[in-house]
Parts: sequence; C-alpha cells; structure tokens
Amino acid sequence: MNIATIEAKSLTVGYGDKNIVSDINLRFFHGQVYCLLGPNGCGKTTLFKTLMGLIPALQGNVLINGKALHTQARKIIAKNIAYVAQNHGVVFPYKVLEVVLMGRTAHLGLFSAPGKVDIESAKAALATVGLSDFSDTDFNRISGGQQQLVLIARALAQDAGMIVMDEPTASLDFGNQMLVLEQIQKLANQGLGIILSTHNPDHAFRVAQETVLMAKGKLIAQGSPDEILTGAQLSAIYDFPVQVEVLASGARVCVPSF
Ligand SMILES: Nc1ncnc2c1ncn2[C@@H]1O[C@H](COP(=O)(O)OP(=O)(O)OP(=O)(O)O)[C@@H](O)[C@H]1O
Repeated sequence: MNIATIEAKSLTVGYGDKNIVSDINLRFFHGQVYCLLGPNGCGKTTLFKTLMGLIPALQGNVLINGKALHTQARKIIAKNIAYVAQNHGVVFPYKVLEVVLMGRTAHLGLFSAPGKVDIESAKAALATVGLSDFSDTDFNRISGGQQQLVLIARALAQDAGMIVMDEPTASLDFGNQMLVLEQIQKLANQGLGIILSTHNPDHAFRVAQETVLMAKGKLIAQGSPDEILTGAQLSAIYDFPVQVEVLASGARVCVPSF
C-alpha cells in the first residue's frame, strides 16, 4: 500500500465559472476515516472529483503527498488515491474477480494483460472484504451490498493508501450498510485513509474520526463527530429539527423530532 496524504488549500471547486464550494482547507491522513456530510447538491461529489483530479480546481490547490496534483501523472495519482464512485446499479457483464482486476490498471504497462501478481493482488483484495467464494460469480448476480464490497475490493487492488468513496452505503438495506461501514473501519485500522460521503449522520458517529459539514457553498464545520454533529448544527444544515441523544453505552444517535 502506498501511504498517501491529501491536502486542499484555499480550494474552490465547481464547473466553468460556477463556484460550488469555496475556500476549502482540509487535510486527510492515512489510518483515519473522514465523513463528508451535507444536503443534496451541496458539492460533495464535485469536491471528490476535484480531489481526484477528474475535474480542475477553480482556485487554490490540491496536494497529494505534498505535491501539486496537477503536476502528477494520472498513473501516479491512481497509485495513491482510489475512487469508489456512487453505485448507480451499473451493469458489469463480468465475473466478480474480473471487476476487482480492473483496479490493477494503474499497475499495468501499456497494452499488457494482468499478470500473476495482479491476479494475486485482486484475490487478496476480494479476501479482505470476505468475498473469495464469489470470485467466479457474475457481478450482476450478487446483492447490492456485496456489489459495493466488490467495488471496494477493486479500489483495494489498486494498492492506493487513500480511498475516496462517494455514498458507499446509498441504496443498501440496514444490514448491508453496517457491513460496508464495518469493512471501512477495518480498512482504516489496517492503515488506509478513507474519505466518504453519506447522508446519514449516524454513520459518522459510527466510523469517522473526523467529519466535515458542507452547505450553501462552504465548509460549515470540521472536527470530531461528537464535537460538531450537534442537534443545532444538524437541524440547521438539514432544515429539520434533530436531536442528538447519548446512549448508556456512550454512543450518539440522531433522533428527528416529528
Ligand atoms: N457537470 C456539471 N456541470 C455543471 N454543474 C454541475 C455538474 N455536475 C454537478 N453540477 C452541479 O453542482 C452542484 C453540486 O453537485 P454535486 O453532485 O457535487 O452535489 P452532492 O453534494 O454530491 O449531491 P448529492 O448529495 O445529491 O449526491 C449541483 O448544483 C449540481 O447541479
């Protein structure tokens, strides 16, 4: 695994002359889980795409391991950061192991086919997410939760130190959401950095060391979930009354007030 840090410095993200989020200052380190929260359309995906170099920054800089992103070759970026895009139910007419092998692209020479090392790496990634038994199954014949884990395995096979995940629990049932969150926690414990977006503040309470709140074109707050995900803050950004309750175990949960 390539250890990676990502830094956004006075970053403005958006499209053409349209600023979506301005003046972003963030640092992401390995071994940590970061949760990005904010209402629909506030710019989470736009920020992710800019951090990955998929769209250009409108102002400011993204630094990968201290070096400006725009000076780095696509393959070098891919060896440091992997991206798990939102799963819109894209149909992959491939076996599970073949989908995971796609994560090895950055490690292949031009026109070269995956070799033994790539196949071993893909198998190891699949084993990490507990799906070795499905390597020969059609991707379209496994559950949504398993598909999400396969897409995470594909990112793992890339060997990057940082994984950016856009709503990895979207459209999963409760059990599968927890399965994916548990896996994310395990990967961070193994030293990976994970940046994910979610619409569920409870997910930040469960897995994140740091949370970033975005709304109305800017970062509203960043810090530990317990510190910044208060009832007042959540009620304000989601425009709906929410209380945060502390359970006997010390865990926090969001309770909307109908
Ligand atoms: N290619 C594009 N060109 C112009 N504007 C875009 C483009 N893609 C997205 N936008 C706009 O940028 C804004 C932020 O979109 P983005 O997808 O980043 O939000 P988001 O926080 O990820 O939303 P959601 O939570 O609904 O997934 C929205 O107003 C959207 O319409």
